[in-house]
Amino acid sequence: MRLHRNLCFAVIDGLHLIFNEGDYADKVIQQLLKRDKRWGSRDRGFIAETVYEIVRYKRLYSEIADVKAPYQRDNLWRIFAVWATLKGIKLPDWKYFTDTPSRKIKGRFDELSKIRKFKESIPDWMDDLGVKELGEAIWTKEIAMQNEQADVILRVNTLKTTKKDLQQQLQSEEIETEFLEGYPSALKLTERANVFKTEAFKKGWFEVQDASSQLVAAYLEVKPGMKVVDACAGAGGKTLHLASLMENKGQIIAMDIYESKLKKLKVRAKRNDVHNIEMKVIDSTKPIKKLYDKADRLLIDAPCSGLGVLRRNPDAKWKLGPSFIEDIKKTQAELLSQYSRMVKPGGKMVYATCSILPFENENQIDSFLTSAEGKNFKFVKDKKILAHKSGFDGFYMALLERSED
Ligand SMILES: C[S@@+](CC[C@H](N)C(=O)[O-])C[C@H]1O[C@@H](n2cnc3c(N)ncnc32)[C@H](O)[C@@H]1O
Repeated sequence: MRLHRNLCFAVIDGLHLIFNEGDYADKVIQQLLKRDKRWGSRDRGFIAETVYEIVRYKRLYSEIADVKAPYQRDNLWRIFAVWATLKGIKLPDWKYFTDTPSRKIKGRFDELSKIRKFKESIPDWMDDLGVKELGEAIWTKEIAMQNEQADVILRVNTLKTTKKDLQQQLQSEEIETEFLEGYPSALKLTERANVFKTEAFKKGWFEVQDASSQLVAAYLEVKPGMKVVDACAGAGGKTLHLASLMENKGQIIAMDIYESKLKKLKVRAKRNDVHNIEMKVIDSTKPIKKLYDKADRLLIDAPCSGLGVLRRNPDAKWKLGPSFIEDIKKTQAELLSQYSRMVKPGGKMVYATCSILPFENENQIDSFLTSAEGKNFKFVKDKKILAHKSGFDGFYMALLERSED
């Protein structure tokens, strides 16, 4: 591979924004890719994949390059040189690469690769927490998997088309996909491609959604005509799936504390031809109280550490911290105790996270069921998905049923 100067500059600018300014990697990459209209798909792929890979291995590469935050531009180039050397890319004779110690880099890599927190490039606290929660053997496999590039999975919008027709339409746009056994609405891309440019996407025939995430809406056992509350709807990945499963019939109330996210859902719902969603911002306890005892079904897709989806958000490794984890634990418990009151007698709810840590998952459910608010609920079933076993995102979902009064 030959390195192109303007693409490498884009990578360095991106790393500066992510590492020094704390910007989100996905947003930074989106912006970088707009920089030069002449860039083709290979150029764009180089920028996105290189930035993501260096973010993923920030700790390992910084350690090898012997540089520390905040990163001066020269130091970002040193990290880049480590990345390129380990990839076996010949470094051009640019001033940034003079005196790059290639042999020393490889030696340091071999040494550090013996220590998990360097090899997988994670903060000490996260490594300690993973071992404590999951045990050494499982954590080692799971965190290694979280450094792999994730597949692109689509969820067919069954309100508009079928999986077979979507597959054919994408094929006519030169995108090959395959079915996934056990995931009735999923298509996996055999090779990465920009699916958002396709006609099929513009027509609302699919959404991009990981296979594990696609199991959540189905877990809620919704039926057409029901009143369903999606209490942490965000931009509505699962809301849209619920609408498909309900065949656009009944009522879905999509709630979130951020209006900006619900606005994105509105755009997506229009493209998907979904008509049964009402959006409500949670700006006080009022909208929740109004729904007490009213919902046939409730989804709490709770805010969480996101440790099951680090493959998609590698910068979360550096944004998360122990105090955030403590806070999120409290929020999850509060959401369970307050929002569960929206379920009507005989109704059901699903609590889900994209975390693999028991204290955000089964332990939350156990404490809820033994609390005053949870005593009316019985545990029906749960599902824990580990990325290294499934090949898809790490997830948790639990189905609970409120007893008839
Ligand atoms: C895991 S994300 C939801 C993802 C979304 N359900 C989807 O499928 O695309 C969690 C959401 O909870 C929202 N949230 C955080 N605190 C909340 C609260 N107290 N009440 C309701 N939603 C909250 C966040 O804004 C975020 O959108």
